[in-house]
Amino acid sequence: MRLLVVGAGATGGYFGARLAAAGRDVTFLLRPGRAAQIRADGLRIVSPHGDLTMAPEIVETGKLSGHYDAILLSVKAFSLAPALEDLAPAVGPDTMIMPVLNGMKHVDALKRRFGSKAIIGGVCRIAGTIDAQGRIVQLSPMQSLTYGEFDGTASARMQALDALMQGAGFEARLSAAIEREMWEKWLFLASLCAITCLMRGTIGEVVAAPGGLAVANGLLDEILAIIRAAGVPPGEAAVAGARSMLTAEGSNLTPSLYRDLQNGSSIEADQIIGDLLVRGEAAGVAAPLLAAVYAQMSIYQARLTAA
Ligand SMILES: NC(=O)C1=CN([C@@H]2O[C@H](COP(=O)(O)OP(=O)(O)OC[C@H]3O[C@@H](n4cnc5c(N)ncnc54)[C@H](OP(=O)(O)O)[C@@H]3O)[C@@H](O)[C@H]2O)C=CC1
Ligand SMILES: CC(C)(CO)C(=O)C(=O)O
Repeated sequence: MRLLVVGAGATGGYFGARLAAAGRDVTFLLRPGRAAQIRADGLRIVSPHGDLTMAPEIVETGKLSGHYDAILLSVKAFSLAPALEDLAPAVGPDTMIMPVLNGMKHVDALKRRFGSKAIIGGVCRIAGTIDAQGRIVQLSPMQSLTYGEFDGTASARMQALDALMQGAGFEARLSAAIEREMWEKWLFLASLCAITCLMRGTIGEVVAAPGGLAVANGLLDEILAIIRAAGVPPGEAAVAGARSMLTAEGSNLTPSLYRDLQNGSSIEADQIIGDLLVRGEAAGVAAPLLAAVYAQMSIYQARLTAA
């Protein structure tokens, strides 16, 4: 199976490198700047599971030829529209596209562009970042990819993808309920982003602050109400797990969006927070705390764009 990984950042670079190192047929689609950096220095991973430097197969945007069996799409939401055009030449009638972006908005964009059949569901769990030298730094041991057909079937193509993913040094799992799992991840992730970004602190710092626990629970409850009304309702275990992690004393947990905000980088505010408000409003669910978070993030993003 030929896999094209679009983007060699914290997620795509990490999982793509592990797959390539395990002998899978992996090519990275990269823009010229990142391609030049990786050709010069290698694709470098710094990880609690062992560091890795490798020279991957690279094709630059605009130079793709031929179709791939599977595409792992790992760009940030604000880079999605041009990335879809860049990867389009790789999409044939039997190509499956697995996005690992957070949220759900990209699924609609992908289905509109390539048709529903081409898109499969994906959930990625890792805490990673790119450092000043262009290395991918894995910040905690967590590393998993979950994937599946939106209709839950264990199709032949999904079994082939599962065979490619298994045994490459990270947790890989074929899910019969990927859509629900994507909404469950969004519940957790959006709550984590909202809590840490509004309060400018880790979960442990928020919980220790006066009134912090109430804000954490309040944001989770608002997002849960939106998802129950407008999405695929999460299972009770997922809700309980999210609440326990989002209110854990002493936890140093933060999401990638919080790290982006701290670094002065663009943030996926529209995809991770704004899109929930849109869906909530359409379903008649009020979310005043979440609306305040989105307004605050929008001011940050507007200043960044203007600078
Ligand atoms: N980081 C994390 O810990 C986690 C992130 N996620 C989610 O995964 C998604 C990806 O995030 P992450 O990996 O962190 O993002 P990064 O910013 O680390 O990586 C994205 C990469 O995509 C590349 N890119 C952008 N446009 C194109 C294009 N048209 N063609 C080829 N490459 C392109 C960028 O390269 P360049 O700009 O250099 O050209 C960049 O290296 C996000 O939705 C995020 O929320 C999910 C779980 C954990
Ligand atoms: C919450 C986490 C770490 C799980 O992968 C994540 O998705 C992110 O930081 O963007």
